[in-house]
Amino acid sequence: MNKSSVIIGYSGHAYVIIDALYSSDGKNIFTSYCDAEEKIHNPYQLNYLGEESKEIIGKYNWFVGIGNNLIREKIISKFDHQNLLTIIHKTSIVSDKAMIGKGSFVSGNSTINALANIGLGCIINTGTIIEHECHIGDFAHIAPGAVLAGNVSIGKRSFIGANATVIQGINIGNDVVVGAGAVIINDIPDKCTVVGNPGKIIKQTK
Ligand SMILES: CC(=O)SCCNC(=O)CCNC(=O)[C@H](O)C(C)(C)COP(=O)(O)OP(=O)(O)OC[C@H]1O[C@@H](n2cnc3c(N)ncnc32)[C@H](O)[C@@H]1OP(=O)(O)O
Repeated sequence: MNKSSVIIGYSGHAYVIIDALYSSDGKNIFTSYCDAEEKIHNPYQLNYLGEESKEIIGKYNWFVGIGNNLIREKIISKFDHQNLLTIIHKTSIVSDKAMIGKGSFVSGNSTINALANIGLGCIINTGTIIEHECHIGDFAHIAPGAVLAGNVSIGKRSFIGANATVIQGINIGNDVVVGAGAVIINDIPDKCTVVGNPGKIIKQTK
């Protein structure tokens, strides 16, 4: 890696990403951060560069460390992706036949099995299981401990809550929120919130 790296957003989710690379390489590849304001709390001793801009993105390898799917999408979509990193924690198991999109983060102890396809700017959080041939849409977030069985499809910007389970072959639409611990046994249309076991839709926005 010949350029130094900047992380955009510098709070809880970014700490996990920075930490992932500390544990892989024994050193921190991020030297700087961008955020709306300089942070008083600076646990990784990074330099503050101001808000993200085309000029900064041109000079650094970059990664967006923001958990909110809409904000992450907005920032990643604004810039050229040539120097956008993909970060995979060394304790995760990723099939050689899986595809991981640029700007995506695979956290520790996750498994991504054969022919799974992870889109642009996704979060595959700690200890998740993404089974064979799953398709994860751009800017989706699979929260810690969630399990997606084989051939599940998750739409863009959807959020699958901690410890949720989606059974094989299910299609989940765009902008869906699946509650923590839910068990999804039916397809879910766009823009729904679904909770419980078996998962029931409690909200749908237009
Ligand atoms: C590293 C990290 O931290 S990643 C983040 C991981 N975080 C998570 O996984 C959290 C996921 N979020 C949830 O589960 C939330 O409760 C949500 C998004 C599903 C619902 O949030 P809201 O839209 O604010 O709904 P609200 O809290 O008003 O609850 C609505 C109803 O659903 C119920 N409900 C909410 N969440 C759940 C859930 N996970 N399981 C079962 N029932 C639930 C509530 O009890 C309430 O029921 P009632 O109407 O009978 O009183």
